[in-house]
Amino acid sequence: MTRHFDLLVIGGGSGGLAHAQRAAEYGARAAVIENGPLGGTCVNVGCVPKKVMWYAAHHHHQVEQAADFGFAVELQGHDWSALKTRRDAYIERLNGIYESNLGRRDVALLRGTASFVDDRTIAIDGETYTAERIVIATGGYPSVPSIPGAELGITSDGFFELAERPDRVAVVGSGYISVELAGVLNGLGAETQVLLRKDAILRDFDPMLGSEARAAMEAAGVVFATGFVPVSVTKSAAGLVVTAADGRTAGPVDTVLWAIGRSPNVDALNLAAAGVATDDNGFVPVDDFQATNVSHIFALGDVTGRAALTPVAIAAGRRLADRLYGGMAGRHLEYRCIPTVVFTHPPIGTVGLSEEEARAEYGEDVKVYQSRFNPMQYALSETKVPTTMKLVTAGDDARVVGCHIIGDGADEILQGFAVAIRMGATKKQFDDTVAIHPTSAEELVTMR
Ligand SMILES: Cc1cc2nc3c(=O)[nH]c(=O)nc-3n(C[C@H](O)[C@H](O)[C@H](O)COP(=O)(O)OP(=O)(O)OC[C@H]3O[C@@H](n4cnc5c(N)ncnc54)[C@H](O)[C@@H]3O)c2cc1C
Ligand SMILES: NC(=O)c1ccc[n+]([C@@H]2O[C@H](COP(=O)([O-])OP(=O)(O)OC[C@H]3O[C@@H](n4cnc5c(N)ncnc54)[C@H](O)[C@@H]3O)[C@@H](O)[C@H]2O)c1
Repeated sequence: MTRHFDLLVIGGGSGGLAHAQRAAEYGARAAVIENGPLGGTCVNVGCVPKKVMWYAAHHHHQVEQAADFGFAVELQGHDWSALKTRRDAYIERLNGIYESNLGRRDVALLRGTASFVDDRTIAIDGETYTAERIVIATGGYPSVPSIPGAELGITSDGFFELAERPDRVAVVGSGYISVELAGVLNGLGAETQVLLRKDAILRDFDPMLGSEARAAMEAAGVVFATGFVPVSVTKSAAGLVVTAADGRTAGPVDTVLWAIGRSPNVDALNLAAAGVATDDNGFVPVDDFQATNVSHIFALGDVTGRAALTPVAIAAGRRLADRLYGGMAGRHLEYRCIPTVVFTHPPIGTVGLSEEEARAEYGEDVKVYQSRFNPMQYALSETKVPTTMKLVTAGDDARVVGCHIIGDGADEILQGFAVAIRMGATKKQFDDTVAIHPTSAEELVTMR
């Protein structure tokens, strides 16, 4: 027998759960289809376990500094496997909370892999389900290069399965995942090298961030190889060796970690049966209202290929439900001014336009304020980890259009400034705000 719903959501990750729950709150009879643990990438192999590992590395750095403040602390190693056990238990608790949240809102949970039979029918393990509307929120998976020996490496998914810390690691890639996981591995004592195809990390951001992050990581012991295009991985008794197109080699190492981007989870969906179009990389393109080319089929989150961040998937999902079931015509997610943090050591917080983007949009009418200083946290220490802050303003009224920070606390500082910048705050309004002293954040309202 075919069961019918108002709404079928494929994918029980950040975006799918948010959409289904909000739709159910408006009275829609909704079901979520999930073939893995609830919570998707973020909860199981993304933001959450990553942030736990980031905290672990952060604690190491803090302990190293403790002697400067009079503590007689001797670091006696780190138990990676104990940390993993506690982290996994935390995630299991979250999985349970996500399931009970669905139950509380009467959202049905259908376990299994969904594939389209036609544009209104979904099959899961031989059972069929129909719905008025279908939402694709299937996220993505880590890409692996098509080179000999690539299977000898792991991805971020494999990183979270590691039962012990590898001693020597080569991380391939220059984006968020590469620098975050390299920072964690280095912070927890692994010999860590990062292999970059080009010459800089975090190239999607204002270049100040990448160069400062690299300097901080190098000072902490991470080694970078630039212009390194991997063409093979080989294994010997000594370990794994990555060979580059120009013949250079990296290794031997215990672990090669691919962090070269993510691909959309569409293969099992049989999108052709529903007539849903994809782009050349398999992502499902949507308009400003999350609509695909099929009028009653929508897509959101990582599978759409835009701003692959958890709060973006959640915001898109909730707004879509507000519009379709909550009577809020026109409501949709604006992708402008999305704040984001890269959890390096120290972290990066960034929102708005880079200096280059601002100049392309506003021409000569752009002013840049930058400050680099050693935060008071390091006043008593020999090791200093500088903070750099950059404000980009544009127009006659010097509106702040970009804010880029790298330094301790940047991850927590940015959110409030993102509100101000989204509201169109000007440099004068920043300057008119009384500083909080002594903090690093006060620099943002005192820059000249
Ligand atoms: C290592 C790492 C760290 C990250 N850190 C951060 C961070 O700090 N902050 C941040 O904002 N973002 C972070 N992200 C990105 C964030 O995790 C994603 O943007 C977010 O999870 C996307 O949500 P989604 O709902 O689009 O997809 P997902 O969360 O991936 O959910 C999709 C779900 O669909 C299921 N599924 C797929 N196909 C099918 C099918 N055919 N049938 C049934 N179920 C299916 C999958 O099992 C999955 O559970 C990180 C990602 C990674 C990999
Ligand atoms: N803190 C956060 O919010 C956070 C953390 C992790 C991931 N994410 C999200 O997940 C997405 C995916 O992360 P990611 O780091 O995998 O992707 P990414 O797109 O950020 O970076 C991938 C990098 O790999 C490089 N690359 C691509 N192919 C390569 C190859 N064959 N050899 C060597 N290098 C290659 C690219 O030049 C790019 O710099 C991010 O874009 C981000 O949206 C967010």
